[in-house]
Amino acid sequence: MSSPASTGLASTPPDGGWGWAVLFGAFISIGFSYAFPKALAIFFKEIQDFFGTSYSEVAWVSSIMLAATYGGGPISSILVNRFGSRPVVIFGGLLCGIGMVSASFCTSIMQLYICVGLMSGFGLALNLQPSVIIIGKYFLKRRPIANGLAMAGSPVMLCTLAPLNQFLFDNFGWRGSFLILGAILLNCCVAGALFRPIGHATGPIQKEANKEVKETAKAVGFLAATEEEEDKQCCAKFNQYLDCSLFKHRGFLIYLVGNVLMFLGFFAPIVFLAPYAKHMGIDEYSAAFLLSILAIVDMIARPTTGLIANSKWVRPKIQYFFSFSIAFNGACHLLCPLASDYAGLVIYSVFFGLAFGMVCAMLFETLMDLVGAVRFTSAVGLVTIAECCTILLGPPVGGALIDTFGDYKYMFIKCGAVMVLAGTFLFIMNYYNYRMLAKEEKAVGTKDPEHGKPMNEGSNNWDSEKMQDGQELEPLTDEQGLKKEVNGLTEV
Ligand SMILES: CC(C)C(=O)C(=O)O
Repeated sequence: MSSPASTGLASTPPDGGWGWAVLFGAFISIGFSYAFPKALAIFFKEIQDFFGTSYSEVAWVSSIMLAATYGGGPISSILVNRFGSRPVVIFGGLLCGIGMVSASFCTSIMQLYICVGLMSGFGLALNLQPSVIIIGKYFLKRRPIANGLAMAGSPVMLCTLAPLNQFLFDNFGWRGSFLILGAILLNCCVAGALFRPIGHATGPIQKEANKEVKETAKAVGFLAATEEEEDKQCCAKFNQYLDCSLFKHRGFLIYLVGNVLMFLGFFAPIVFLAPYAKHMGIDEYSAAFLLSILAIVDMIARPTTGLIANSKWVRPKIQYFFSFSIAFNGACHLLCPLASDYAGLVIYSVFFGLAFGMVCAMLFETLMDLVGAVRFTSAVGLVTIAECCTILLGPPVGGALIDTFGDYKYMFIKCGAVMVLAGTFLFIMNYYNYRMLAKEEKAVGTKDPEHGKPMNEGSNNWDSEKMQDGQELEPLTDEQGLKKEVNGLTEV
């Protein structure tokens, strides 16, 4: 993205003001998006008895919901690029509410797959991505801490929804609970209403500005001078809504491969923690309490990690911090089989909660760091649909290992090995990326006039809005800015 000074089309993120209201809305919206599918498991036993199905058939409700939430990423990105975050989140909240209210009248498990899994799941997709995207529009200098605070909505909402769902279940059964939860999900519309548009105008202002930029660019020869050549760029029209040129972006590809691999071992330990404790002879309440310990530590870890990532010592090399947190997760899982009693599992849950929270806090911040806030809108959609595959595969593969060997340790070892591998891959590849970025920045000449080093090592969006020790980058020269803007128009 070109620096604001070059075109005047973008506004510099306020890093506060109304941004705190937006952050609160994102906290709520992201919290529902991640916690709601997890908290639904409380109803599965009664639903299984009511419809006379197997547990795995009921568990597909959550899997379909998760797939719709992640698989809906690209559509969510396209809608945000076209309409902005606010209307998309409001529509997503409506869809979630209608889905759950409809589910309270379902007479078959298939109807639950449609209402809860597809409708509400897709509604959560229209909540999750836009909420993360708008954080990058309102925050830059404080973006890591903002992302950490917004992502803390997930454990907070999980700690709230789990007992609430149990209360609703005990007093209203699953049908009444779904009706009430449908109404509660309408709060996503309220959260979305806080997302006041900022930055690139998408209305007539932007179109007029784009036209001026194109006319000027044509005059100086950047764009195709003939109508036919312009027509060839018709495919670029698609890129206006989903920037597929990201698949040529080095940092994006490193992030994509590392995260897709990571998610193969990310969720299974959470899914099987309580069953593993019961398998060790621990009572069900003590087993469930392990998840509460994990969620409480996670709740503290996310904003704390955001704060650390925001520091001038960590932010320029945040990709290393993210890589370490993934490998740290893996080390915890590899050591879990050494826990021979409840105290050992409590210690594992504390460290797992810390490592899990660190990864979640930086999950989207590191992607923004690599591609910049403008391209992040498309990047997040492309990444989530790719992650969907391994997210869905992780727990069943873990379950298959448990069934095959009759021992949980192989599941923990698989997850630990995969995450250590993912963390190591990201560390090595980000080292390479940082070095390449430094060379490219020297070649382009964006040296920090005071320190004589590349303005912003460690980021692929060196030309745009990154801050270096609080210093905003020098605006691009007019020619560079114009070329970037033109490229931005044709690319995006
Ligand atoms: C993948 C992460 C962000 C998650 O599931 C959570 O926040 O609970």
